[in-house]
Amino acid sequence: MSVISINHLDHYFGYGQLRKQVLFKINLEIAAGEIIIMTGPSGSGKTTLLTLVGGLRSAQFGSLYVLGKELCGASAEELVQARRQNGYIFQAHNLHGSLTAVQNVKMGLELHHHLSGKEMYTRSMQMLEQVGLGNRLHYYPDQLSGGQKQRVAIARALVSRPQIVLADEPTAALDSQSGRDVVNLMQKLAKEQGCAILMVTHDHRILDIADRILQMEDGKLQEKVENLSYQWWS
Ligand SMILES: Nc1ncnc2c1ncn2[C@@H]1O[C@H](COP(=O)(O)OP(=O)(O)OP(=O)(O)O)[C@@H](O)[C@H]1O
Repeated sequence: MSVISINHLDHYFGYGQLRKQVLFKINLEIAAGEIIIMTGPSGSGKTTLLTLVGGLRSAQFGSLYVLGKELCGASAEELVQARRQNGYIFQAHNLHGSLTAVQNVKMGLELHHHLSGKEMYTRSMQMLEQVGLGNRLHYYPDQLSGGQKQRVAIARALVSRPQIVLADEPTAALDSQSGRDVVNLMQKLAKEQGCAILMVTHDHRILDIADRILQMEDGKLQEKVENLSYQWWS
């Protein structure tokens, strides 16, 4: 079953003479539990597509179903609801500097009103243990390394067990070992929790974790098969 279903999606920025089309007839189906990596040159439209899927900007033309809801033409309130159901992992990890690791992860549960404060704390603690930071619960972000901060961000994105995680360059600020650790962890948790991951990256060292690789070029999306054909013929 598709958790994300995109058909003939176009997107434009600007108005009048400055109006510019940045996405052209995007078609994409993502199934539950799939890990999809999107690569492509700077300015080709990757982040734009990610933000549309996340409900972080309004989809304009075509169709964009996320978890069974049409986001094209959705109201502001519907977009807020759509945003709440996803996990987000970005390059700059956006941790709150004045909150400890466990408090940051707990933020990922604040919108889940059925949980008590104690339950939220326990789940956040368990999630940090799962990402190997059980001994850093009460550290502040500036007391953690880049890789550790990114693991806190992963814990925060996954603590609510979302069906979809959107990641934009999650390894960009990390050395190659930390980057590898971070994506291995994302892959493990995604498979355990059955969540789909849509990840934008320029980091070719991590392409192997993907079930499918997509290439964005001038606002057009293509499935990449070169890697496979290379293996067949070499
Ligand atoms: N808010 C905006 N207003 C106007 N144009 C924008 C806006 N955001 C992005 N663009 C333009 O849309 C195009 C696609 O940008 P986008 O950020 O999606 O590319 P990208 O593939 O993610 O690039 P990068 O790899 O550098 O992050 C670019 O030409 C960019 O200049």
